[in-house]
Amino acid sequence: MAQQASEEEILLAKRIISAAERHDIPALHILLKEGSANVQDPTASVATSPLHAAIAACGKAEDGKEAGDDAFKTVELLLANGAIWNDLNKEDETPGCIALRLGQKKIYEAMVEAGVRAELLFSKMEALGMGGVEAEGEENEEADETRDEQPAAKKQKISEEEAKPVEEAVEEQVLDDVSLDNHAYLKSQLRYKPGILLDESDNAVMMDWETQIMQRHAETLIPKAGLRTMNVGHGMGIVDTAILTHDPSEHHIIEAHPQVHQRLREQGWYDKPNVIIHEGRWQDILPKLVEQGVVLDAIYYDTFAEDYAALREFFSEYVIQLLDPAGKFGWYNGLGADRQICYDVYTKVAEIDLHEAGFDTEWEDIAVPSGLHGSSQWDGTRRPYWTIDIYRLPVNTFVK
Ligand SMILES: C[S@@+](CC[C@H](N)C(=O)[O-])C[C@H]1O[C@@H](n2cnc3c(N)ncnc32)[C@H](O)[C@@H]1O
Repeated sequence: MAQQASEEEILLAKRIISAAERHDIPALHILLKEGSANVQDPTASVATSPLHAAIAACGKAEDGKEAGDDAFKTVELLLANGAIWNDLNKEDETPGCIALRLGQKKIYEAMVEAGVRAELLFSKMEALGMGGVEAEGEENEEADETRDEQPAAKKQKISEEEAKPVEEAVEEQVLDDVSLDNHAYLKSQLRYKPGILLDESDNAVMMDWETQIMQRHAETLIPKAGLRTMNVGHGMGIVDTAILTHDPSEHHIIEAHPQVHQRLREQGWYDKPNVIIHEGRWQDILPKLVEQGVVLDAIYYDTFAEDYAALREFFSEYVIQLLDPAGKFGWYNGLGADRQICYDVYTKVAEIDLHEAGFDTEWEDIAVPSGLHGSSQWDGTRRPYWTIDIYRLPVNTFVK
């Protein structure tokens, strides 16, 4: 809506939001011909979109009894008309967050599906070079708007379009958060402290509460001794330590940050038997390993300041070339872990993209340590990258 909304526009916005709130589908059908499914009422004390209003009006699902068909169909109608799945209200909630909080599971699932559709469409548009084009039509509008709310997780998701201002900022040396750009992060000063690795912008790069998760990744990827393994991203060395307990015949570590190389040196990793360290970005190292014909039985990926597109490139370009036909691939599944719906959406998007690249994915749910959320472990960090209860651990094998 224009900054200075006319009285007519405000009235239309109020009518659309009110119809959404009442789950009045016939009225919405008519009103959405005149106005957008993403209107905001600028005079309302709490800004809310029609989708937020429709879901909030469902109230709490008591004794598992969820809202009826009209509510569900209202949500579907708004989504079909381009309502943004991850729009935030003033309480910092997406419509899906409200559905989850109210126990409206069916509507929550519809919101997850909408998020998956929008993200897949958005990445297809990016691939076709249409990411920055003014989108036409409702579906495109939806895709173009999916960047409203990004998972502010350990691994930042930024699209190419958003990366442009970031790149400019990097050139001008004004980037306030180095985790928004891999090159800026790799040039930044790191701090190793007990139990935590921080970057220059106080982002937690790695924390030791993830030890059990790292050990389980190693176990699920390396079922016996004598295998050829690789880990990308050394960090605090937790997963590399776990991998070595499984006695690989060769273990490759790819790491790009000079201070992490220094740490690897200080801790004697260069002298460990069967360990081969590759200094540099995986983007530069892996093409050479492919050329040399390296084949691996287990590959693990856990980098930092890289987006989902980097992970997708990693498995669809390189894992498929480096992994033995019977091998296993795992990655740190942390995207969107500061918001349940983002985590659920990115987990599904990854599964779909992995399948397209030729992998089957099995998931194992691991409860994160209780009391992690809001604990003093996050003191001194820019923000907690993990606020949800369950880590979904992926194990990927080639489709048989
Ligand atoms: C989250 S930490 C890895 C933590 C590790 N799994 C552990 O158990 O301690 C991410 C690591 O990836 C490295 N990294 C970031 N971008 C990279 C890139 N493009 N290529 C290689 N390493 C990268 C970072 O310097 C950092 O050491």
